[in-house]
Amino acid sequence: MEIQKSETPSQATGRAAMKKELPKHYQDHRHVWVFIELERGQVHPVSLELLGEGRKLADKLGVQLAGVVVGPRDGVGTGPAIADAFAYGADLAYLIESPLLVDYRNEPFTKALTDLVNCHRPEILLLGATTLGRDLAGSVATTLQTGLTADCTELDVDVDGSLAATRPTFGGSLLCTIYTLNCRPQMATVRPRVMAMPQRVAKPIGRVIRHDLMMVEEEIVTKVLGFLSDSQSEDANLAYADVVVGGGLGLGAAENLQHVKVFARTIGGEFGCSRPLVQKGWMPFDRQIGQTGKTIRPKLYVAAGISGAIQHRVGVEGADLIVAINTDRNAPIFDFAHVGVVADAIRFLPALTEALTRRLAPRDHMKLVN
Ligand SMILES: Cc1cc2nc3c(=O)[nH]c(=O)nc-3n(C[C@H](O)[C@H](O)[C@H](O)COP(=O)(O)OP(=O)(O)OC[C@H]3O[C@@H](n4cnc5c(N)ncnc54)[C@H](O)[C@@H]3O)c2cc1C
Repeated sequence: MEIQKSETPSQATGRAAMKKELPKHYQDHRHVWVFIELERGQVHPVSLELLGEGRKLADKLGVQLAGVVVGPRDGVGTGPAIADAFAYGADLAYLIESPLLVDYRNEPFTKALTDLVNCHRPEILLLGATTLGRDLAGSVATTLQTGLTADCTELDVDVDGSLAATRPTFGGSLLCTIYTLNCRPQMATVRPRVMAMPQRVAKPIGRVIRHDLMMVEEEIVTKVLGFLSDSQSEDANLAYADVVVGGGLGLGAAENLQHVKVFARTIGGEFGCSRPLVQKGWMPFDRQIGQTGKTIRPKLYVAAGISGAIQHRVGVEGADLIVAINTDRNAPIFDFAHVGVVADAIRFLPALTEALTRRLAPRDHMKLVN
């Protein structure tokens, strides 16, 4: 695997420009694959986002896009997953169904995916950088002894058809483009919401290729004893929220976060924060927005007391409308916010909440974002 400083993939210089010829036994690898992740029977939206990116790569390479669906034999979720794969641009789907694949376990999922790769030889394999995807991608890459670029923010193909996988490095202060030069498939993971959701295809059609899982339960060390849902927890669905209000260090004290939470509730949104608030223990990690937290793409993001450091910016710049409230008119957040309010957020947020509460019935909050 070779690393170079970020530049346009077609202008590769340095080590990437000196690529060796791909070993002969990898030269017949073709097509782009996306692993379709099922989360308790539901397709994870990141898989659909990846189908959009996979479609672009496949079109540039002039090859086919395939969705890979792995799940239990009784078909819970696998049928809709295949339908979604075609609806979001796949030309074909590979399907492995087995009772051993009811719950996610590393060994049978790795076996399923590596067997498919060894049989059908894709050149690119994309997975979501979810908890499941990170676990699976790492073990598939090491089993196949190929390169994996994690948490990519951009995917492209360069002039000779290699995958140019770009991701932040050195704490987000630099972007680097990583090539997998001498192995196949070229693997990459992408976090939810980093890529845009593609449009559905008008008349989806495709071919399904079935395989068996060549494994028996006795070969699997991991046993699932039960499943404890975290639905009782305060888990935020920040990544897919339409409206998000973020609080930063400018709020000054943990109790002032109440202004962020109440304002978010008033406008029908979720709340999140910058990293220092998590480090101080003012908010849980699942509320952190940014490079090492969640990437969000809401219709409206309100940032209160957040300076707009690059590590925060990369997690929010996909928002349609960014409103920043900051006392410092030179704060970096005003460089990319669409609306800037130079004000004390501790006083401004409660005043705005009160004004909106007076003017809006609760059910009318969508007027703000439509
Ligand atoms: C490897 C690495 C990963 C990181 N990952 C993340 C990440 O995922 N997410 C993240 O957010 N950060 C991340 N960071 C940290 C990041 O670099 C910044 O330090 C952080 O985003 C700053 O948080 P902040 O804006 O809340 O605080 P500050 O930078 O301290 O900014 C506070 C802002 O509040 C303003 N302010 C002060 N008082 C008020 C007031 N009363 N009303 C309104 N405004 C006020 C100030 O003018 C200032 O602009 C990461 C850093 C590293 C090195």
